[in-house]
Amino acid sequence: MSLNATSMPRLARTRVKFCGFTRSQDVTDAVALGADALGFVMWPGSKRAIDVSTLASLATLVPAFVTRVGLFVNPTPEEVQACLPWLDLLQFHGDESPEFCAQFGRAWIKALRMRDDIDLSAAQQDYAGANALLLDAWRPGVPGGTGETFDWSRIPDDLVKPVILAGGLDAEIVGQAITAVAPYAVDVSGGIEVSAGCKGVEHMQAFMAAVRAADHG
Ligand SMILES: O=C(O)c1ccccc1N[C@@H]1O[C@H](COP(=O)(O)O)[C@@H](O)[C@H]1O
Repeated sequence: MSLNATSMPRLARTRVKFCGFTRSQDVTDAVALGADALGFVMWPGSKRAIDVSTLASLATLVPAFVTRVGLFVNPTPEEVQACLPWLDLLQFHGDESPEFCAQFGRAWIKALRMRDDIDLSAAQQDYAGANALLLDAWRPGVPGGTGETFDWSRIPDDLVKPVILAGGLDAEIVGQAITAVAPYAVDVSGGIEVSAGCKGVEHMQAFMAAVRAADHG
């Protein structure tokens, strides 16, 4: 159980980020279903990658109070700056330093992949300027979006940063994850897809229902 659950007042509800949008209809469906944040993968190596002009067009479909998140893996500053007009929050999923992440004057979160030797207590000090830490599964050579889970009991009790739990979540297991970890938010990509980059409205609906059921359970 992370300190999220014990140091903060009990959350009224677990926030939900859906990630990896490439199609307008999926964005509109996700907003209608009540997603708190929508992620856009700006890393060209991803099967869900979009370019800046697609980002601009999808971002205009996102209304106020829904967070538009840009996902980057070891970008250049110029690559991030080109996307800033359409983003509310930056998600860094590579080996970016805290100084790199903080330079854009925009809220940001740092993804940490759960390698066996990771020290999350030290990492949260290193990334003290982050607005949250996103915890994802580790697979060598792959920066994320693997569809794999990790052992949630490895999340230590002394984390004070809000935790966004990611990695292989879907409607079947997200309830167990929320019960086990009590994260600030959950993040999912592959678990709501019908094919790479294409979300399924029924998958998204089932995921939201499972989160709400866990919140009320
Ligand atoms: O989605 C991707 O292609 C991706 C590429 C590189 C880094 C991260 C990526 N996605 C993020 O990975 C986690 C877990 O995804 P999944 O649910 O296991 O498919 C999530 O934060 C995605 O935003």
